[in-house]
Amino acid sequence: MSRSPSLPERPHLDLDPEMSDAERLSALRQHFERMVDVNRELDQRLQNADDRHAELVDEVDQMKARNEALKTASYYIATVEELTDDGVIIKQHGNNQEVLTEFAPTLNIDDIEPGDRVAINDSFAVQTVLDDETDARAQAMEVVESPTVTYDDIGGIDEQVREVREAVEQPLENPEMFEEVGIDPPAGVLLYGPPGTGKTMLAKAVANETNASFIKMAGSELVQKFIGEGARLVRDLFKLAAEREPVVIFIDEIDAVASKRTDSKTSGDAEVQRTMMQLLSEMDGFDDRGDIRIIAATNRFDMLDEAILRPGRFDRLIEVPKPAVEGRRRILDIHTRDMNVADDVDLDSLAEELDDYSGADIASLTTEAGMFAIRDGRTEVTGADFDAAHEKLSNVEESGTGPISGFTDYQY
Ligand SMILES: Nc1ncnc2c1ncn2[C@@H]1O[C@H](COP(=O)(O)OP(=O)(O)OP(=O)(O)O)[C@@H](O)[C@H]1O
Repeated sequence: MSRSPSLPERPHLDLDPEMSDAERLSALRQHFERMVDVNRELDQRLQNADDRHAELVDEVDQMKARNEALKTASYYIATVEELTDDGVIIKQHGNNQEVLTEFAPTLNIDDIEPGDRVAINDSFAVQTVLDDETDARAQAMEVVESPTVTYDDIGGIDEQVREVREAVEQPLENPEMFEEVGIDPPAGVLLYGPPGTGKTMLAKAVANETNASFIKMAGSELVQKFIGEGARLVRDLFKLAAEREPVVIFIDEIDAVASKRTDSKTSGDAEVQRTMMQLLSEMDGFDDRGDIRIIAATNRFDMLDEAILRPGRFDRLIEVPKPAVEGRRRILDIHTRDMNVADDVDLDSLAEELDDYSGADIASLTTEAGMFAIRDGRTEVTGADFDAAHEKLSNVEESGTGPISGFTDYQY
C-alpha cells in the first residue's frame, strides 16, 4: 500500500521588531500568499482523497454484489420431470427427491421442457436452465469418429477376433441375413479376461472395419467421477450413439456398474443400481436401435450381476485370455515391426520366456527395450536391450508396484 505524501510545510512568519512598517507589511503579505498556496494544495489533496474514497466505496459495493452472487450461486442440480398447472415437478440429483416447485420469475416457462437440467436454490425454486450436457458427455465419453486400429494390429486372439466379427460385424454389414434366417443378432458382446489383453483394441478394430464410430465409456468413471449422474450419462450415451449410427459402443469395466447386488443399502449402492437399471432398460429397447452395436469388457467376470447376462442383453460372452506362446510371438512381431531390431534378437525364444505376459506387457517390454538403446545412444535395439527390459519388468513384478497389468491376479 502506498503511503500518503507528507503534509506541506507550515509557513513560518518571522517578524523582526526592528522592521519598519513597510517591511512588516511586505513580510505579512508574503506570509499570506504562502498560506494561500498551502491552503490551495491542501484543498487539492482533500479533493483527491475524496475521489479515492468514492472509488473505494464503489469497489466495496461491487465486491458485496459479487459476494451475494457467489452465495446465491451454490445451487443444487435437478432434472425437470413434468410441467403441471400447479408448478413443475423436478427430481434432485444425488438423492432423487421429487419436488413440486416453481420457476424464478426471470425464467420463461416456454423455454423449459421435461428432461432439462436445472439449477435450484435452497427452497427448490428453479433458478437457471443449464446448458446441454455436452460438457459432462464430452468428459465421460471418448468418441472416435474412425478408429485406426485394425485386426492386423491384434495378435494371439484370432478366435476371439473371429467371434467378435461374427457378433458385431455381421449384423452391421448384413442385417438382411439375420432377417432371412429369422433370428435376432446378438444384442451385446461381453469380453472378459485379464487386463491388457486387447479387449479395447478389438472393439476399436471392429468399429474401424465396419466404418462405424466408436464411443467408449468407463464404468468406473460413471460411479466414481460423475457421482449422481451415472444413469443420465448412460441415457446420453445411447442418445449420442443414435445420432452417430453406425456406431460401436464400448463400455469398459462394466463390473463397476453391474456387479452383484450387495445387501447394504448405502446411497452409493443405490446410485450404482440406478445406473445399471438405466443400462438394462437401454439395452432392452435395443431392437429398434438400428446400427448400434454394443461391446462391454470386464476383468471381473465373477462379480457381474446375472441380470446383465440375460438373453437380449450381453448374451454373447467371449473370453479374452493372456496369449499363449504363439500369440506372444505374434504380438512381439506386431510391436517390433516398426522398430530397428538387431540381428541378434531372437523373438522366438523371447516369446517362450515371456510366460504370463499380456499383450500390454509385451508392448511395454518392447518400448522399454527401445529406451535402453536410446539411453545408450544407439538406434538399433539389441538382444541385450530386450534382456534388460525383461529383467526390469520382472523386478517390477516382484516388487508388486505395477505398471505391468498382467502381473496382478485377477479373478475372471
Ligand atoms: N492382443 C494384443 N495384440 C497386440 N497388442 C496388444 C494386445 N493386447 C494388448 N495389446 C497392447 O496393449 C495395449 C492395451 O490393450 P487394450 O487396452 O486393448 O487392453 P484391454 O484388454 O482393453 O485392457 P483393460 O482391461 O486394462 O482395459 C494396446 O494398446 C496394445 O498396445
